[in-house]
Amino acid sequence: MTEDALPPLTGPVEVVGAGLIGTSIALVCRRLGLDVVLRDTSAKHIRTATGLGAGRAATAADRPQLVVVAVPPAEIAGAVVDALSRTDAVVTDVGSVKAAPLAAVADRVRASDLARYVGSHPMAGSERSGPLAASAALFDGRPWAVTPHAGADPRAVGLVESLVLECGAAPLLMDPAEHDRAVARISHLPHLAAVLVAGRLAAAPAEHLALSGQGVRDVTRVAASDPALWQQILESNADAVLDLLGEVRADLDALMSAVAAGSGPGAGTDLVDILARGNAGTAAIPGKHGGPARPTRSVFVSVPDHPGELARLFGDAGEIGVNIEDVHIDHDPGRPVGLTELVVEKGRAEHLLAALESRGWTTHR
Ligand SMILES: NC(=O)c1ccc[n+]([C@@H]2O[C@H](COP(=O)([O-])OP(=O)(O)OC[C@H]3O[C@@H](n4cnc5c(N)ncnc54)[C@H](O)[C@@H]3O)[C@@H](O)[C@H]2O)c1
Ligand SMILES: O=C(O)C(=O)C[C@]1(C(=O)O)C=C[C@@H](O)C=C1
Repeated sequence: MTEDALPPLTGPVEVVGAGLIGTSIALVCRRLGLDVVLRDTSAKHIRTATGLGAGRAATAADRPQLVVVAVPPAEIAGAVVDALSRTDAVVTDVGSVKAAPLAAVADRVRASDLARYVGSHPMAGSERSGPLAASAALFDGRPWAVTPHAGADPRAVGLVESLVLECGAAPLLMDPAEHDRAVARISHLPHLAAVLVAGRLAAAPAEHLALSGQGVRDVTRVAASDPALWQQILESNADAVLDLLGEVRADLDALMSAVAAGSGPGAGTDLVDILARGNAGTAAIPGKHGGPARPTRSVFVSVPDHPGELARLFGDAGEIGVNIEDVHIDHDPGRPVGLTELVVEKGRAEHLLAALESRGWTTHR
């Protein structure tokens, strides 16, 4: 279906699971002016989400156009079956794994009801959980897999694509099993790599940890995620994850041999090869909006530790006309300044440095 021909999202939208993802979707739908109704086993999460303006508590009289199931993976099949039997709405879920819940739902509903179910998965999130971590901007420019089964009604698929587009994301139609193999590589393995590295820090001496810079923070951020959620994700995609872990085990053996061989006479170039393969892997990740990755460069600026200084820096970068792709802030222990790293398009970095310096900022090359 072309974008113009997609069924419009008119609401009401029912969100089951008012946590990080569900409340973020609800906030987008409220911003569109749609009626949003919320269900959650936690009354506290409903109260918090309604307080954030994400919608109102659902009642038995509501007749949703679309139900979005955003509960933990082990609860998805049950919540989808419940939504298909309670309503005549199109039902999607946002779970991180697609084949297992689809098989469980298909076992429990008639084919005519199954036609209204189309799984999906936004490739955006956070290491934080619950409605307070939600944001209507969460999905901007992100890929969002839509994984219809063979019997899905094309209009149901179209409505889910409309939701994705309204959330500012890019729909990618995929077979559920292929999706699961893909996320094992681009989400589940990276998560486990972060967990293993972060696990080495848990009992590390304080004087080692005091040296922590941006590298270790970049590599370990997602390891702060909810273990119960990730246990369920990994269990429902175990085969694909195990295949990749086996490959990584072989890579680790090769890496250990290469490090042990050193760079002395007779040593191979294995270590450089392994490091260069990492370069090739990072270069292969597409840029924002699915385009090719554009080379970026970091510009470091000292920002005085006073209210409003960061806003002034961002304002200046905006007036200079340079888009900030990413930002990291590091506090210099014992000094009243923060070191701010602005990640910008490589070709714009020198211009930004010079223009910031002329406005009185202290930069570091
Ligand atoms: N966290 C991420 O980065 C991310 C990204 C994309 C997709 N997902 C997927 O989205 C889903 C939700 O994840 P989240 O991070 O928003 O979790 P979350 O813990 O923030 O929210 C889950 C919500 O579901 C509620 N809930 C639990 N069981 C329920 C049930 N049976 N009925 C109704 N409500 C129930 C919880 O009370 C909670 O409010 C998961 O399936 C996850 O795999 C997560
Ligand atoms: O950015 C993050 O915090 C995430 O981990 C998000 C992330 C991912 O791996 O990209 C994690 C799991 C979800 O299924 C989808 C997205």
